[in-house]
Amino acid sequence: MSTLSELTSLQKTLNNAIDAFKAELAAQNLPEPSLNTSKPHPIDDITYLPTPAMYEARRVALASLGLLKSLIQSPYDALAANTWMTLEVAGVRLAADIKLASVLGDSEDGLSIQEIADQTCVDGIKLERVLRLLITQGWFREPKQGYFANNRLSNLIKKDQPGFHLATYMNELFNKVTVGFPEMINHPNPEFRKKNDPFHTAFQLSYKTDVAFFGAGGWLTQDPQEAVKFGLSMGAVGPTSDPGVAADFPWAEIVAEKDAIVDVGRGQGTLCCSLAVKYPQIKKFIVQDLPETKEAAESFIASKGLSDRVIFEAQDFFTPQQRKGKYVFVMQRVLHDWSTEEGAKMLKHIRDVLNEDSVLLIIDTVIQPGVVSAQGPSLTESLAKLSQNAYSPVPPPEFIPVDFGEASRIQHQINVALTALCNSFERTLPQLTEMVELGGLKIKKVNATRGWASITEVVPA
Ligand SMILES: C[S@@+](CC[C@H](N)C(=O)[O-])C[C@H]1O[C@@H](n2cnc3c(N)ncnc32)[C@H](O)[C@@H]1O
Repeated sequence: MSTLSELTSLQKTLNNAIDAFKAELAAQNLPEPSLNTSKPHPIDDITYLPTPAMYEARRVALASLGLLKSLIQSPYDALAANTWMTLEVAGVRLAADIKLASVLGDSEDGLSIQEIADQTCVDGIKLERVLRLLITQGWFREPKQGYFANNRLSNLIKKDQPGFHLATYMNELFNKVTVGFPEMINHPNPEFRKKNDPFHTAFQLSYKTDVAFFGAGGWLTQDPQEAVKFGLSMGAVGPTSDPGVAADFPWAEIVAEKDAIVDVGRGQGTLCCSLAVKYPQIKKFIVQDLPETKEAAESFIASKGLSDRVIFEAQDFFTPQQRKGKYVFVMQRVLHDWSTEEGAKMLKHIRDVLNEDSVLLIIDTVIQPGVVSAQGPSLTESLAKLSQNAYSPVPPPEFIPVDFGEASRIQHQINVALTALCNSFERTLPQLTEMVELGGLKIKKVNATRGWASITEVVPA
């Protein structure tokens, strides 16, 4: 049992984490980040991959900060802040809608609220209230009274950034879906509550529609403009995991002697393109998806100059797999869109072509529990054992939950978002095991990466 109080222990862990984070910045000759400048920091780039020690220090710092906030803040204040949190979400959407970050640009001194009002055509007095709320949550800054400027968060919602689409389209979609979410889970009809299909979700309740969000005849296929906006907003979430997935798995080793990587349900092909750039020795990537995605996938691949190595191929993953041979099959962010039964059907088609020369990799979040122990090694101790070359996560220090609390917030948010939108979900290890076994396969190894994704190696049972 720990001899330190919860508060003292978390404070100590936070200090260790911040010291380790600063040491990693210094080792990379990077300045400390600041919230009082309009300049982005090099670590804000979507392709930036922290060193293993920096990544772990950040996770532990976030987990400690989240818990310390809850320990120190009055619970009544926490409840009140939660109640009106939707206004912060709406405030970020408003800022993106009026292109405020682009209007503020790189100015260090900022623009007066009157200049902002003139350029955005909204009432300055009302907007000032919104901006001061957002500033409390780290968005924008007020360099002098009545003047507002960008900071490293607000830079992400400039019109030309992928984050713009997240703060507009996705923000609005989930703002609406959220309205029907409690009714979905606690529906007056007990039969509705038991449904696991994409037609009984918060999406239908909120949008007053009968169609599913994804899939043939669904919301996105009915309106191609919606599909484009959805894809653009995913561009600010999906690729955040690519650098870790590309770096933290022995791709070159596993692909040696194989004919190609076959990416099943690949979307645009961002992961294969990242892998192709990082591993020139891997000569062939096959990107499989529905035929209607061919044009978008091929133009994305061409824009990266990789058309000679990354090839699009039409394949419905609910039909027999056409590739039989020495392949590394990959399914990233695909199974989390489907029920366990549907996922198992897709897996069976891969199992039917797997042999001793091929392997399947499932790339998805593995949801961890929020259990806390009063015991655990100190971060400093764990970091000292960390390899600089191969990433492996540190165990939780005392009082830090198994899922690292605040640091896993986005994984849990997406888990609930998938539930609300299409009745699918991110899986825990037992849930992943159940689906894999139903598909006639078994898990060989789960590999963590620097990001939300785990790479699970799967072989025939
Ligand atoms: C959530 S996206 C994941 C895309 C990509 N794997 C990634 O990680 O970004 C799901 C993908 O599955 C594809 N898809 C949906 N139904 C499919 C089917 N029946 N056969 C093949 N692909 C399908 C969609 O077109 C989409 O590209």
